Amino acid sequence: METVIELDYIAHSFGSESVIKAIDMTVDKGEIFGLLGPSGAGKTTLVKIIVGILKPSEGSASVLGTPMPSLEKMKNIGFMAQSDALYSELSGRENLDFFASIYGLSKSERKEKIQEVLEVVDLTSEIDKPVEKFSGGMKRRLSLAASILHQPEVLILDEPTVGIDPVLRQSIWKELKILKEKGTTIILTTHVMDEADKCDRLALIREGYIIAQGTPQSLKQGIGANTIEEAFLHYGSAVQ
Ligand SMILES: Nc1ncnc2c1ncn2[C@@H]1O[C@H](COP(=O)(O)OP(=O)(O)OP(=O)(O)O)[C@@H](O)[C@H]1O
Repeated sequence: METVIELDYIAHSFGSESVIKAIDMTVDKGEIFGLLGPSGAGKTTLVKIIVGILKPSEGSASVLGTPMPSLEKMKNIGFMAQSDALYSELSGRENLDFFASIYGLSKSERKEKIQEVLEVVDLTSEIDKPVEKFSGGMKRRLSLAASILHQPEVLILDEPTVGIDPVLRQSIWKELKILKEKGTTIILTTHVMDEADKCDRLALIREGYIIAQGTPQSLKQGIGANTIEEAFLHYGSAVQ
């Protein structure tokens, strides 16, 4: 199995607040890897370190064999941040065209790729409206579309389905599985327990630590839990 993401004893502090503590994990090619944890556990900080936006105080992160941060490797990574980085006065299509041009897609490639990603996120009919008129869920869908425009080898999604209705959530999961089959490696953060069950592997994160990691099945089976929520509570109480 080819390792695509490697975190080697990462720690990070903001001033005197230590928010990531000795995180050691790897993600293999084509895996959907979930970071599950309550608000403030450190998930966003961790994904920012993986993407290369934040340099860890200790330890090292590498993506596709290159130590991060690396401007070169950022081209192979798609990142959907928690707050949507969109231009509100531009239309949805203009936003995508802008991001596609940054990724270096030619005019004809842009047109084709934009149509393809819009179908994935089901935004085709509203795409020419200015983004300021979009609902929260529509903005999330547009951000997701922007993050996959350049067919990245690694896709990192921070709370991708927040504000998205269950039907669309299902279709987004279907697309993530298709991307996975094509070899894309995906890391996503979530609070949603039933979403965690859909990941190939999970790291349960609390107060900056990985309290347990493994397949959803093994995390549950190991302690006789029926749900990931039960497993989370169990592993969480073990470290108290
Ligand atoms: N730029 C920053 N400066 C100072 N503290 C920060 C900064 N960013 C995050 N923190 C703190 O780090 C801790 C972890 O935050 P982080 O956003 O990584 O958690 P999270 O698990 O992603 O939470 P959520 O699910 O609510 O997004 C929190 O206590 C937060 O207040």
